[in-house]
Amino acid sequence: MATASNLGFPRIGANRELKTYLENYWNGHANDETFYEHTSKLRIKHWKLQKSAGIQHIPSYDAPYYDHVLDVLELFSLIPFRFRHLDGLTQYFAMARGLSTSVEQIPAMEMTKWFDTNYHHITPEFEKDMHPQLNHNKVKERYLEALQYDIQTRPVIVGPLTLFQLGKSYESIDHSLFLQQLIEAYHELLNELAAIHIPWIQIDEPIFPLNQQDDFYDMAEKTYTLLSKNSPKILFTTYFSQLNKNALACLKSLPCHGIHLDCVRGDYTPDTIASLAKEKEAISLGVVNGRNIWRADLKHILSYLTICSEKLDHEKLMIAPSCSLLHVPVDASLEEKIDPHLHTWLAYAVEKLGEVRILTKALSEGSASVNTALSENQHILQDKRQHPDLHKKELRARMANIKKEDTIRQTSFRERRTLQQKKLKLPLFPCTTIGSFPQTKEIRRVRSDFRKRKIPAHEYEQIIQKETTKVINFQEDLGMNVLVHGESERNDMVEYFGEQLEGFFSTQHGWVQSYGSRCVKPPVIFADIMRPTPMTVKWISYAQSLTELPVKGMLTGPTTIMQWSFVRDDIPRSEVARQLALAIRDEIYDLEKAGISIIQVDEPAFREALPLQRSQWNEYIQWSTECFRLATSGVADDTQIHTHMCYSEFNDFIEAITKLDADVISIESSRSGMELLKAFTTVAYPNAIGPGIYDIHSPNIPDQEHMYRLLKDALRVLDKEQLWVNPDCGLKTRKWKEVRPSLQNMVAAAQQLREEYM
Ligand code: MET
Ligand SMILES: [Zn+2]
Repeated sequence: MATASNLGFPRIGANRELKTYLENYWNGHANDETFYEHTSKLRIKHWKLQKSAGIQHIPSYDAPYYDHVLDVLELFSLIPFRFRHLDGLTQYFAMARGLSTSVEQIPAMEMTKWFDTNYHHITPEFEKDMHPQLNHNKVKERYLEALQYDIQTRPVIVGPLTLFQLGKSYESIDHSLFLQQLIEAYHELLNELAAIHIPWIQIDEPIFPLNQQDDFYDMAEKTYTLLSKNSPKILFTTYFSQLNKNALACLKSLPCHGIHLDCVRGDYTPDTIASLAKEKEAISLGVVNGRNIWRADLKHILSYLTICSEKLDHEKLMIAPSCSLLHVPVDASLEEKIDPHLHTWLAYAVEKLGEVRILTKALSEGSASVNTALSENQHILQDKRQHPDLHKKELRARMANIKKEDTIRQTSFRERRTLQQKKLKLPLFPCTTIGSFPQTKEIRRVRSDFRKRKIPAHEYEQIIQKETTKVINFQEDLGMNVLVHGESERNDMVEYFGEQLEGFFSTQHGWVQSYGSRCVKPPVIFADIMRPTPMTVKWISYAQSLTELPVKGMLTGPTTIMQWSFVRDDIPRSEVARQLALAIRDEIYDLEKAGISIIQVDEPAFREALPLQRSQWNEYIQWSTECFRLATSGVADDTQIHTHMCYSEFNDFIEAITKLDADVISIESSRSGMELLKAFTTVAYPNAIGPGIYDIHSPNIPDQEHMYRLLKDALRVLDKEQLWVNPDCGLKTRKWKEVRPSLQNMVAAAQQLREEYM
């Protein structure tokens, strides 16, 4: 018999219950007791649901209040000094979100993206006087909680190798001693779990495939030799990447009872699987994609699993999603507004577990036992393959016809600069912003009322025009040089375009946790992408009609739209990005025709979309930069193309950014104290650049002197003709009362500099 297993369930709840519980607690509408009671109910509901779906290895300790890395930090007493005087939930949430009371202000811990997902984990901070040791054993508590309901679970915990590598230390610590203590703390945990006869534990080590040095493998070997003594059986779990030969060899001899492989991202022959399984009690095959929302091809997977099972004792087989289901929404059956046809294509967490169950049953009892399910699945996939919108002839012909010269601007940056300057007549150190202005409650309400058809279109347009006028006048009064319209018509920079392009649909329940209580609902790209009508021209032209100064046309770039959507799985991502690039190219053409001379194509996710494995970097950089240029190279020489990037560190990425050949880039850098500039001491960035000098993630108002200093720092590595003056990112999350003085100071800093350099 094979075993149906799961690696992690979406903790947020189908109706974002966790979000409600958290926010009620934070707002003081619920006390500790109520919070514990509600979150416990949610966990139990999810365990029961998995049990009734036929899952035999059900995860526990996979539902943190805020983040699973934070839970492990708490578990092993890895509490940074600034939080140590606190306790309980106050301490836990202070670490996640900072603490601000009348007596103290404690900054939150940093957040980092969990590998290449859009989930953010708390970055561990290691300090000199930290001694990893087992704190209150919550893993045991959760296990026993589930057991009360007669549900046998498999606790899951981030492993020591991964935890250690994700950590940062701001002071010098004895790394090997620290690691030693950390491993001993894990060992103590495992001993306690063994003492109450927990059969299996899942230890997640997603870092494992990414480390390819011999000494890392030695360390893994030593670590797991200790951990496996007097422990529940360990399922060593890797995901998100293909394991190479050396990694596989290491796993083969690693002292653990089972291995989980991501068979969606990794390609393993049945012989490889069989040989890996030889010394193990279990081999868990992650065959159902835990990163997308599409139904799996069950027949195809089953034929792979059947060959595998013939080569090994099939009692050893566990069938699972490729990774935790944290990265997909909960239940597709709740969707009521999706075209019934497209609806059948969807598999969220609940449906994915259904697929795991069917595959397991087929292996254990023969495929005849699941005949109906298999043929239904085949039917759906066939229908999906034949959908007419998947392949739009006109678009495909256009794609086949893309020429190299379509992806290169006609003249060099130097020549373009002269022509653009002649047209735009910008002063030295031009001041601009990134696009959005504060989105007040009223603006959000107007948009939502318009969506719900509570107000008619002409009224809605009037209100947006009024807001745009306010934003334009405001910038003129301040003395900004290149204006923006403020983006008040946009709820989100990707959704806005997704709603207007063919080939997309949006969901009602497709929520995925981004961090803590924050969730996102990515649009879905299911078919070929076309732009039926201009998407932004009306608003931008209106803004431009109000002023003599140039107003930027604001668009989101192909890589970012793709990265922040759920993407169809029948063609390569690079093709999807190319289709988006053509749609944006057409939009740019229309903006240009309407007299807009500066167009900004935002690519905040450009760095984030970089594959985990270095070996795939070049290919990615090649197509993603080409898509950007395909979108932006159709313009006249004197049309100025801007781009914007944020949310990542770009220091080792300047070469790729150079390939975009944007005339101007604005880029986040003030948070890191302009660390970005270090990169320019080795790589000379040729085009114009505005390193952000106003940290818009903070409510603080930067003063003129501070920003002037940052600009002076920038001038040490940049020419004066290259330097633009702008904030780090859009201002939509800020308040007018913060934005007004901050931008005033910013303009004053630029003016101070001009006087000095003219
Ligand atoms: C996350 S990047 C945001 C760019 C967008 N133009 C804005 O200003 O909001
Ligand atoms: Zn940004």
